[in-house]
Amino acid sequence: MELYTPEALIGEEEIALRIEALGKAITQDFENEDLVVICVLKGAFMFCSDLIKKINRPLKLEFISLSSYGDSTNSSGNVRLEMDITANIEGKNVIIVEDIVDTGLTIKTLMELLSVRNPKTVKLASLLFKPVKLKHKVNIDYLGFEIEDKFVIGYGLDYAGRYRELPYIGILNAGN
Ligand SMILES: O=P(O)(O)OC[C@H]1O[C@H](OP(=O)(O)OP(=O)(O)O)[C@H](O)[C@@H]1O
Ligand code: HPA
Ligand SMILES: [Mg+2]
Repeated sequence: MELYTPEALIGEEEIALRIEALGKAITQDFENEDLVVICVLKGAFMFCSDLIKKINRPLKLEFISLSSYGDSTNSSGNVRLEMDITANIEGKNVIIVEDIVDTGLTIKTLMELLSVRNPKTVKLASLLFKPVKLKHKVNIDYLGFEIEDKFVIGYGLDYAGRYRELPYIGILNAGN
Protein backbone atom coordinates (compact mmCIF):
# COMPACT_ATOMS: atom_id res chain seq x y z
CA MET A 1 0.00 0.00 0.00
CA GLU A 2 1.19 3.54 -0.83
CA LEU A 3 2.67 5.49 2.12
CA TYR A 4 0.38 8.41 2.83
CA THR A 5 1.64 10.72 5.56
CA PRO A 6 2.28 14.25 4.28
CA GLU A 7 4.41 16.39 6.59
CA ALA A 8 2.27 18.29 9.13
CA LEU A 9 2.31 22.07 9.35
CA ILE A 10 -0.68 22.67 11.65
CA GLY A 11 -2.06 19.84 13.76
CA GLU A 12 -5.64 18.90 14.59
CA GLU A 13 -5.57 20.26 18.15
CA GLU A 14 -4.07 23.57 17.10
CA ILE A 15 -6.74 23.96 14.42
CA ALA A 16 -9.53 23.11 16.87
CA LEU A 17 -8.30 25.64 19.46
CA ARG A 18 -8.03 28.41 16.88
CA ILE A 19 -11.50 27.67 15.51
CA GLU A 20 -12.97 27.84 18.99
CA ALA A 21 -11.48 31.34 19.40
CA LEU A 22 -12.77 32.46 15.99
CA GLY A 23 -16.24 31.14 16.79
CA LYS A 24 -16.24 33.06 20.07
CA ALA A 25 -15.19 36.28 18.34
CA ILE A 26 -17.93 35.94 15.72
CA THR A 27 -20.50 35.14 18.41
CA GLN A 28 -19.56 38.32 20.29
CA ASP A 29 -19.45 40.52 17.20
CA PHE A 30 -22.94 39.53 16.05
CA GLU A 31 -24.91 39.88 19.25
CA ASN A 32 -28.62 40.11 18.37
CA GLU A 33 -27.89 39.79 14.64
CA ASP A 34 -28.79 36.94 12.32
CA LEU A 35 -26.10 35.67 10.00
CA VAL A 36 -25.76 34.13 6.57
CA VAL A 37 -22.61 32.02 6.45
CA ILE A 38 -21.33 31.33 2.94
CA CYS A 39 -19.01 28.33 2.68
CA VAL A 40 -16.68 28.57 -0.32
CA LEU A 41 -16.46 25.09 -1.82
CA LYS A 42 -14.74 22.90 -2.10
CA GLY A 43 -11.77 23.83 0.07
CA ALA A 44 -13.63 25.41 3.01
CA PHE A 45 -16.03 22.53 3.70
CA MET A 46 -14.20 21.15 6.73
CA PHE A 47 -13.27 24.49 8.28
CA CYS A 48 -16.81 25.80 7.80
CA SER A 49 -18.43 22.74 9.33
CA ASP A 50 -16.21 23.01 12.42
CA LEU A 51 -16.51 26.81 12.66
CA ILE A 52 -20.30 27.01 12.61
CA LYS A 53 -20.47 24.59 15.54
CA LYS A 54 -18.62 27.25 17.57
CA ILE A 55 -20.85 30.18 16.54
CA ASN A 56 -23.58 30.56 19.11
CA ARG A 57 -25.96 32.67 16.99
CA PRO A 58 -28.86 31.90 14.65
CA LEU A 59 -27.46 31.44 11.17
CA LYS A 60 -28.31 30.20 7.73
CA LEU A 61 -25.74 28.23 5.78
CA GLU A 62 -25.17 28.74 2.06
CA PHE A 63 -22.67 27.20 -0.34
CA ILE A 64 -20.88 28.67 -3.31
CA SER A 65 -18.31 26.89 -5.45
CA LEU A 66 -15.43 28.77 -7.05
CA SER A 67 -12.46 27.25 -8.78
CA SER A 68 -9.21 28.61 -10.21
CA TYR A 69 -6.40 26.16 -9.36
CA GLY A 70 -7.59 23.00 -11.09
CA ASP A 71 -4.78 20.44 -10.92
CA SER A 72 -2.05 23.07 -10.50
CA THR A 73 -0.26 24.61 -7.51
CA ASN A 74 -0.67 28.03 -9.14
CA SER A 75 -3.79 30.09 -9.77
CA SER A 76 -4.97 30.01 -13.38
CA GLY A 77 -5.89 33.68 -12.94
CA ASN A 78 -9.46 32.83 -13.94
CA VAL A 79 -12.02 32.20 -11.20
CA ARG A 80 -14.88 30.00 -12.39
CA LEU A 81 -18.25 30.15 -10.62
CA GLU A 82 -19.31 26.49 -10.49
CA MET A 83 -22.30 26.84 -8.16
CA ASP A 84 -24.01 29.92 -6.73
CA ILE A 85 -25.79 30.44 -3.39
CA THR A 86 -29.56 30.11 -3.42
CA ALA A 87 -30.47 32.68 -0.72
CA ASN A 88 -31.23 36.36 -1.21
CA ILE A 89 -28.58 38.20 0.86
CA GLU A 90 -30.00 41.71 0.46
CA GLY A 91 -29.88 43.47 3.85
CA LYS A 92 -28.23 40.45 5.52
CA ASN A 93 -25.04 40.08 7.58
CA VAL A 94 -22.84 37.78 5.54
CA ILE A 95 -19.76 35.89 6.69
CA ILE A 96 -17.73 34.32 3.91
CA VAL A 97 -15.82 31.25 5.04
CA GLU A 98 -12.68 30.44 3.06
CA ASP A 99 -9.95 27.88 3.60
CA ILE A 100 -7.11 30.05 2.28
CA VAL A 101 -6.33 33.48 0.88
CA ASP A 102 -3.32 33.04 -1.38
CA THR A 103 -3.17 35.49 -4.34
CA GLY A 104 -6.48 36.96 -3.10
CA LEU A 105 -8.08 36.63 -6.54
CA THR A 106 -10.86 34.24 -5.45
CA ILE A 107 -11.96 36.42 -2.56
CA LYS A 108 -11.72 39.62 -4.62
CA THR A 109 -13.94 38.02 -7.28
CA LEU A 110 -16.41 36.78 -4.67
CA MET A 111 -16.61 40.14 -2.87
CA GLU A 112 -17.44 41.82 -6.18
CA LEU A 113 -20.06 39.19 -6.98
CA LEU A 114 -21.77 39.59 -3.59
CA SER A 115 -21.54 43.36 -3.16
CA VAL A 116 -23.94 44.04 -6.07
CA ARG A 117 -26.54 41.97 -4.19
CA ASN A 118 -26.62 44.63 -1.44
CA PRO A 119 -25.87 42.71 1.76
CA LYS A 120 -25.91 44.75 5.01
CA THR A 121 -22.37 43.68 5.95
CA VAL A 122 -19.80 41.25 4.54
CA LYS A 123 -17.04 39.79 6.73
CA LEU A 124 -14.40 37.24 5.85
CA ALA A 125 -13.23 34.28 7.90
CA SER A 126 -10.25 32.45 6.45
CA LEU A 127 -8.41 29.58 8.08
CA LEU A 128 -5.14 30.39 6.29
CA PHE A 129 -3.41 33.41 4.80
CA LYS A 130 -0.29 33.24 2.63
CA PRO A 131 0.91 36.87 2.49
CA VAL A 132 3.89 36.22 0.20
CA LYS A 133 1.71 35.47 -2.84
CA LEU A 134 -0.91 38.17 -2.28
CA LYS A 135 -1.73 40.22 -5.40
CA HIS A 136 -5.06 41.76 -4.38
CA LYS A 137 -5.66 43.66 -1.15
CA VAL A 138 -7.86 41.58 1.15
CA ASN A 139 -9.10 42.32 4.64
CA ILE A 140 -9.48 39.14 6.69
CA ASP A 141 -11.76 39.78 9.67
CA TYR A 142 -11.32 36.36 11.28
CA LEU A 143 -7.99 34.70 10.50
CA GLY A 144 -6.85 31.28 11.64
CA PHE A 145 -3.16 31.19 10.71
CA GLU A 146 -0.67 33.10 8.60
CA ILE A 147 1.54 30.63 6.73
CA GLU A 148 4.75 30.69 4.71
CA ASP A 149 5.00 30.25 0.95
CA LYS A 150 4.34 26.49 0.77
CA PHE A 151 1.55 24.71 -1.08
CA VAL A 152 -0.56 23.24 1.70
CA ILE A 153 -2.99 20.34 1.68
CA GLY A 154 -5.45 18.67 4.02
CA TYR A 155 -8.35 19.81 6.20
CA GLY A 156 -10.30 20.57 3.02
CA LEU A 157 -7.41 21.85 0.89
CA ASP A 158 -6.44 19.81 -2.14
CA TYR A 159 -3.76 19.26 -4.67
CA ALA A 160 -5.41 18.06 -7.91
CA GLY A 161 -8.45 16.89 -5.94
CA ARG A 162 -6.50 14.84 -3.38
CA TYR A 163 -5.76 15.17 0.35
CA ARG A 164 -8.95 17.06 1.34
CA GLU A 165 -9.78 14.37 3.89
CA LEU A 166 -6.60 14.76 5.98
CA PRO A 167 -7.56 15.98 9.49
CA TYR A 168 -4.55 18.36 9.66
CA ILE A 169 -2.83 20.92 7.40
CA GLY A 170 0.19 19.39 5.69
CA ILE A 171 2.80 20.48 3.19
CA LEU A 172 2.79 19.06 -0.33
CA ASN A 173 6.09 17.38 -1.05
CA ALA A 174 7.39 15.94 -4.29
CA GLY A 175 7.16 12.54 -2.55
CA ASN A 176 3.45 12.78 -1.70
O1 LIG B 1 -6.37 33.49 -3.11
P1 LIG B 1 -6.38 32.55 -4.30
O2 LIG B 1 -5.05 32.52 -5.00
O3 LIG B 1 -7.50 32.84 -5.25
O4 LIG B 1 -6.54 31.06 -3.74
C1 LIG B 1 -7.49 30.70 -2.80
C2 LIG B 1 -8.57 29.84 -3.37
O5 LIG B 1 -8.01 28.76 -4.11
C3 LIG B 1 -8.52 27.52 -3.67
O6 LIG B 1 -9.65 27.14 -4.42
P2 LIG B 1 -9.53 26.18 -5.71
O7 LIG B 1 -9.53 26.98 -6.96
O8 LIG B 1 -8.40 25.24 -5.50
O9 LIG B 1 -10.91 25.39 -5.63
P3 LIG B 1 -11.33 24.29 -4.54
O10 LIG B 1 -11.63 25.06 -3.27
O11 LIG B 1 -12.53 23.64 -5.11
O12 LIG B 1 -10.18 23.36 -4.36
C4 LIG B 1 -8.90 27.79 -2.23
O13 LIG B 1 -9.86 26.87 -1.78
C5 LIG B 1 -9.41 29.21 -2.26
O14 LIG B 1 -10.77 29.29 -2.58
O1 HPA C 1 -1.55 26.33 -0.76
C1 HPA C 1 -2.64 25.97 -1.25
N1 HPA C 1 -3.08 24.68 -1.12
C2 HPA C 1 -4.27 24.26 -1.64
N2 HPA C 1 -5.07 25.04 -2.34
C3 HPA C 1 -4.70 26.32 -2.50
N3 HPA C 1 -5.32 27.30 -3.16
C4 HPA C 1 -4.57 28.38 -3.05
N4 HPA C 1 -3.45 28.13 -2.36
C5 HPA C 1 -3.51 26.82 -1.99
MG1 LIG D 1 -8.26 23.51 -4.74
